[in-house]
Amino acid sequence: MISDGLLVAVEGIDRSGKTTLVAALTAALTAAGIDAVARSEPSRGPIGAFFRSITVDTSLPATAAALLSAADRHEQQSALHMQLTRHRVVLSDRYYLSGLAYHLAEGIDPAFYRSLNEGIRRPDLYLHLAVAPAIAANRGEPLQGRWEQPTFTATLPAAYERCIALLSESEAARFIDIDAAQPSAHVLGAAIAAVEALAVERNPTP
Ligand SMILES: Nc1ncnc2c1ncn2[C@@H]1O[C@H](COP(=O)(O)OP(=O)(O)O)[C@@H](O)[C@H]1O
Ligand SMILES: Cc1cn([C@H]2C[C@H](O)[C@@H](COP(=O)(O)OP(=O)(O)O)O2)c(=O)[nH]c1=O
Repeated sequence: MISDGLLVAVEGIDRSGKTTLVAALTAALTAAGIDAVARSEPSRGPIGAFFRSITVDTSLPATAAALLSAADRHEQQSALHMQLTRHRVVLSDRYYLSGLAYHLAEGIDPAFYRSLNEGIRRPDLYLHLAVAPAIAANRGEPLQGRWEQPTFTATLPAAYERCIALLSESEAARFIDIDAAQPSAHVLGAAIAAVEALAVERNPTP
């Protein structure tokens, strides 16, 4: 009997393919008989909507941005817990790792950001879509906004690596790096394998 679903965080830089993967993975897991549902951050709630509205504002102090993103995550915890109660797998298009990495890249101390995130549900699995910023930038329209300037995005891969190392030491979650420069079908295949392995492990057939 499963009382709590599995939380899978899909993380990576802008245009690494997170939204594409979350949609395809939700459909593929559902087709395989695994009840899956999607969510995203920044959320569509009041704080998430406000946070999204300031993503063009480069004058907002880094500390204020970090506080807002953590507040959005806290505000959404009850909705997330409800999804985890009702579904076997919840797929989050960005979660705590993205916050840690983006705000670290803006100079926020990871220990400070971690303290802001005390009490949030930790993911069971992180899928990190790793792709060079130069490849991601060529997908679609030119990037705009606070977190999409080339000088900033160039620093993100190292920030993600550092945050993955930090969280791997302190959290029980599993981290899977997926080469997101590969075609979408390859990315999806790797993600399905990782989630199915976790689902089987947590709920072995008697
Ligand atoms: N593996 C991939 N290879 C090439 N293009 C991709 C891949 N995954 C997604 N895309 C395309 O890149 C763009 C950004 O994808 P998206 O899923 O919105 O990224 P994100 O949610 O990480 O910002 C979209 O046009 C999408 O079709
Ligand atoms: C979740 C999160 C996102 N971000 C940033 C990364 C993105 O550049 C930006 C918007 O997220 P994004 O995934 O691009 O959302 P959408 O496509 O719906 O606009 O928010 C943070 O800075 N901190 C966070 O904690």
